[in-house]
Amino acid sequence: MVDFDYDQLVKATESFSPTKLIGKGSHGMVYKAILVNKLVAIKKPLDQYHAHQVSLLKLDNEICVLSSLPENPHVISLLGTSHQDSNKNKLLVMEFMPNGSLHDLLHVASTPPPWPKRVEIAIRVARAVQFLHQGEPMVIHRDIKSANILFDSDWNAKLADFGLAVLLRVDSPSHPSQPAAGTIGYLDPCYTTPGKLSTKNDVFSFGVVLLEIISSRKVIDIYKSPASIVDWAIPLIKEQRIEQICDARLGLPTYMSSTIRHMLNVAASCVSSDVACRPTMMDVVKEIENCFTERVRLPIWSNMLRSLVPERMKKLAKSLQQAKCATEQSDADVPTH
Ligand SMILES: Nc1ncnc2c1ncn2[C@@H]1O[C@H](COP(=O)(O)OP(=O)(O)OP(=O)(O)O)[C@@H](O)[C@H]1O
Repeated sequence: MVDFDYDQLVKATESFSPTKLIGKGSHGMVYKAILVNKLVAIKKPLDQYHAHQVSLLKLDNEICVLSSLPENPHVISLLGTSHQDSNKNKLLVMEFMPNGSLHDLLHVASTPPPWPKRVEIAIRVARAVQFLHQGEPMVIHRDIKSANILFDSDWNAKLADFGLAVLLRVDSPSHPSQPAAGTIGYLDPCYTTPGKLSTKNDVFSFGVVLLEIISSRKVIDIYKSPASIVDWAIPLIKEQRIEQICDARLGLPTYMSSTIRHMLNVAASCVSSDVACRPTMMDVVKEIENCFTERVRLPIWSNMLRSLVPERMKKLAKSLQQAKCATEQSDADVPTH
């Protein structure tokens, strides 16, 4: 991780010019810049006095968590900071993600992402969360949501925004005391006090993202009843009314129906109101990976072969059978010595 000179970063963003601004969150402004011939994103805390203190804490926390993590292909890379020792002028430099967020892909883009891409995104995000939960120190992200899943230049999804994340060290005697936090719609309703913090809070949020990926429905839609995606989807999943949950712009092709059914069952277990019944992220990764490889790739080939060349397949099978009989016959005709 590089300790950049603050003035170098100011210059690279043209003094935080609005033309370089690529995103604004509740606690930070993100700017595009070129550093050492590479496109990067630079996060700056908000300037307003009251917001500044909280923004600085979040940025500090994000730097602390990201710098404690080894590189992972599914997690945004921290490239450096400026002036680690002083709160003044603190900035975070990270890899630039040019293709926006999953939130925009699902709710803003005019072309809906195809089913295999959605499954791939779900697998990548699940792997990212599994990586956080299995590390030492362990990380609980606490803000898993579609707006925090960003796409790199090859459209690979990566988990970003570690401002709320909590580091848990095995040898640490005290339990974190931060108040419960997250984003409404994704926040685990069982996470009400600091003592209820657990990896299962992230599992719940991941389940909400999974429902969002499959339905493209907003997680809270006040114009619909029920407004919450969880309250809307769970009864439909229980009744196995899968088509009604799927993004209507894509429908439910036969080759995906088993995979999507399986993913919805995984989502339902992730958002279970009984925390103990929720799977671990390791289980989630396994479940989604298995249903994708077994139920998508293989049937695609066998279905295609069956539907495209049924007659030829029958003829081929018949001629193979005839050839086998002929061989057996000629083998029988050959005298044995
Ligand atoms: N590395 C990046 N590359 C490109 N755009 C980014 C990058 N990081 C963040 N952004 C964009 O900048 C915006 C604000 O970033 P971010 O969500 O991290 O800020 P925040 O204030 O911490 O967020 P929140 O409102 O969730 O607390 C986001 O909408 C995101 O799309």
